[in-house]
Amino acid sequence: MIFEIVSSAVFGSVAGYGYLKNNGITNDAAKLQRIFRNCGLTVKEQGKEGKVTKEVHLYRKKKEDWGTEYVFRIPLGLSFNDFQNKIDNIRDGLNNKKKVLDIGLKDIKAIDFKKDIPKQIKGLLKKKPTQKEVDLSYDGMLRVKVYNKAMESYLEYEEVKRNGWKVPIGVDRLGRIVYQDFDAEYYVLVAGSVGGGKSNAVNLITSHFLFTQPENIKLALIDLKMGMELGPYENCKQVIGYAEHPEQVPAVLDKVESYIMAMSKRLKAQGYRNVIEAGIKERLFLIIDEIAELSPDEEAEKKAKKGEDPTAKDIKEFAWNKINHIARLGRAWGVRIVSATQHPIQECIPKYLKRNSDGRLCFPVEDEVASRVVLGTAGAESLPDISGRGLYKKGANITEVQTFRILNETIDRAIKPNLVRKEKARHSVADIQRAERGTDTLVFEEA
Ligand SMILES: Nc1ncnc2c1ncn2[C@@H]1O[C@H](COP(=O)(O)OP(=O)(O)OP(=O)(O)O)[C@@H](O)[C@H]1O
Repeated sequence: MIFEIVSSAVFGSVAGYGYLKNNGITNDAAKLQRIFRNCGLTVKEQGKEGKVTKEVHLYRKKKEDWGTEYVFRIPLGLSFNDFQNKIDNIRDGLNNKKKVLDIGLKDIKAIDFKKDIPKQIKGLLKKKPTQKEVDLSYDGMLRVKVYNKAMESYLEYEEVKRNGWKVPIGVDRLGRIVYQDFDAEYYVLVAGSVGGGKSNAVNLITSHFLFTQPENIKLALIDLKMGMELGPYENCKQVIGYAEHPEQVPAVLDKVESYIMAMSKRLKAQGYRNVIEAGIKERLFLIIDEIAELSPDEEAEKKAKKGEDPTAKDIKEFAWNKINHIARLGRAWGVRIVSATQHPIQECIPKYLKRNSDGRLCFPVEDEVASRVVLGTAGAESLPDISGRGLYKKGANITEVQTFRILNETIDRAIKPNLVRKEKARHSVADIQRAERGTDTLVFEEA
């Protein structure tokens, strides 16, 4: 009896699998080609016998531990962006069959003959489908990676040993650590809608270097979210300037500018063209959280609406120009910039800062336009709703990353040994959190 049930289950599954396969349902290569066709990713060309439709051509398919990579040649006239824009259609299309059945030979082999077999088969039929994840890249060929397993959705930052000016941002699909190397990509722009993980990323970078480069880092901090994120670092010995209101910003930027002038004068006199060539270990990090708060256009608009005095606009215009100036000149002389914004629109990011930010970390954004402003391509608008999940762009490569979560206790641990002027010491991040949760009262200092 048992044998009959098992054998009919096995043969039934194999026959079903064969049926699905014959119908092209389990064949992702054929499915991808069908999805591309149905999404209009074809071109019409004039042939000898009239117009012909050119489609993607499967060049290679390779099974890997993590899934399968399909390499396609794309027809002339289509771009990588045309495919990237259809990432949702591709992902949903590939997962289509999963909503029907998700039983593989592995599951059938795992049946335990000594236990209740009909129950096990019932369980298999009810098995929740795992969603396949997809990743596109282009290097002359379109590479579509279809992953068997979902990405990690939560990882904590752990103190790591000194590794130059590299900071571990997070982990990619294959579990590899993704680094931002500030001696290769000097500036990083962090963007995304509310709650995506920008402040966490800014804290991750700042705290990481307090752990690993306490003697070599200098900090110029501008936190226009009323000091909520960078305030706790204000009294660290590495801080050369701190601002949490627009009117305090010019003084901080002046200090950064003076640093550039002094460093360039000194090194040029010695015949060097940059700090790396001169073997200088020190780096000055200008960290700006909510750079859009300095946008003179925004301010001008708001003021005009309210009919207010334009002095604030003047300050912002001044700061905007200074940031552009620093972004143009600072790279060679040891300045590194981390800027974060919730408003990824052209007017909210200084032109030269954006142009020179060769690292871009983009958390979910509202629409494709915002994604294009940050990454130059669509994609960030369709990131899954997972805290800390973003797209990291370095040069032309874009990688999906699960950024490391840095806990408030870890931030406090980075700050504590570096605090000076203890009488003015700020509340720790953990204190602020406790007060927000209502378990403590907190009196904020007047800045
Ligand atoms: N890498 C991460 N892993 C897990 N959770 C995270 C991660 N980054 C952020 N979070 C969670 O998301 C919340 C919001 O993060 P964060 O404050 O960094 O977002 P934000 O983009 O700066 O938002 P806002 O623009 O409102 O300041 C955090 O309180 C935390 O709970």
